[in-house]
Amino acid sequence: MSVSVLGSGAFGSALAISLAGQGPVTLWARDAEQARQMQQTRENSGRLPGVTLPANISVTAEFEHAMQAEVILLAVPMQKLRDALSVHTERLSGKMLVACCKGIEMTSGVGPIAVITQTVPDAHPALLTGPSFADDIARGLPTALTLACADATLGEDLQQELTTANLRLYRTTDTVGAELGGALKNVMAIGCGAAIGAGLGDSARAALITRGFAEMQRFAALRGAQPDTLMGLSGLGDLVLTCTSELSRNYRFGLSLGLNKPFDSATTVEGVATAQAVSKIAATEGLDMPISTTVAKLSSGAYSVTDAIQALLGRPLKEE
Ligand SMILES: NC(=O)C1=CN([C@@H]2O[C@H](COP(=O)(O)OP(=O)(O)OC[C@H]3O[C@@H](n4cnc5c(N)ncnc54)[C@H](OP(=O)(O)O)[C@@H]3O)[C@@H](O)[C@H]2O)C=CC1
Ligand SMILES: O=C(CO)COP(=O)(O)O
Repeated sequence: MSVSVLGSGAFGSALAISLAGQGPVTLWARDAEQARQMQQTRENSGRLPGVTLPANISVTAEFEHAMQAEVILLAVPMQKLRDALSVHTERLSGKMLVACCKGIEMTSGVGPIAVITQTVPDAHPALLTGPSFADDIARGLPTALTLACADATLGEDLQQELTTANLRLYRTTDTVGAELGGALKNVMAIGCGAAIGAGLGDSARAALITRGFAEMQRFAALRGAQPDTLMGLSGLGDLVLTCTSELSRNYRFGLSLGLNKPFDSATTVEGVATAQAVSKIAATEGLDMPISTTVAKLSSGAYSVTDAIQALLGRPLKEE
């Protein structure tokens, strides 16, 4: 199957590089000048500096060119996915659309699969998620990801097609669990970064990861996910990676909150909007999500780090 990647940011470029080992890939950028520069210099200097784009990646801003492929990877931020798809609904119709974003849409409370289904009703949606930094993938380091597709047969085909020399894909039909693992771990990573930034120590981080994981499982169960999915790469795997590495933008954003230092607002930090979405859903559903709610308040400026610590430690004692 031929593959195009929509979105030429860090992750889209990294996936294109890995997939280029299997055959030609089209990488679509919405900005014509950026596409021209990448095509000419063979580098994404803004988001993936120092990594060469293989010769069989064609970078283009012409949407029609990208639509020649059968499989389209959607590597745009979660909060931009609906807009990105809406302008091309007709052209995307009938395609295999693989969401590569992690998050819950703030305005609707749904994940990427529902956004695809609502904007391109006759597309075949799937999700690629799991622990992976763009930089690692682009440099050819080994990575294991989850390919989630409700259609088991299509999921197997996509697993075969998108596995590369350094990307080992596992598959699941539980798209709900897979997308929630990837979305919620970003919220916990902000909390962990804030804890480390504020000097609360590694024990506090371990508590946040563990109790954060309990929240992730609770939320996923409410939405009908299979418990096992959260134990896999898309849940626990990505939670561990993102809460412990300064390569994570969510973690670094949290660090900046803890250190009370500014953070570049142009950086994609998916956990901020997702924390707002989760905290709203939790309130509506009466679900106990204290870490997510605290991260939502901390990242919006409603809470200081001291407020956040008090909010979490001052809760009534309970069974684990
Ligand atoms: N980076 C990573 O290590 C990983 C990222 N992901 C996920 O991948 C998704 C994308 O992240 P990442 O690539 O890192 O983000 P970046 O900020 O590096 O890139 C985002 C890309 O999306 C494009 N874009 C934004 N809005 C639109 C739109 N409306 N239409 C078309 N294109 C648009 C941007 O274009 P422009 O430059 O013109 O603004 C840019 O090319 C996120 O959900 C993230 O969680 C998943 C795993 C790893
Ligand atoms: O999703 C990721 C790792 O799996 C990337 O994390 P960040 O978006 O926090 O950089």
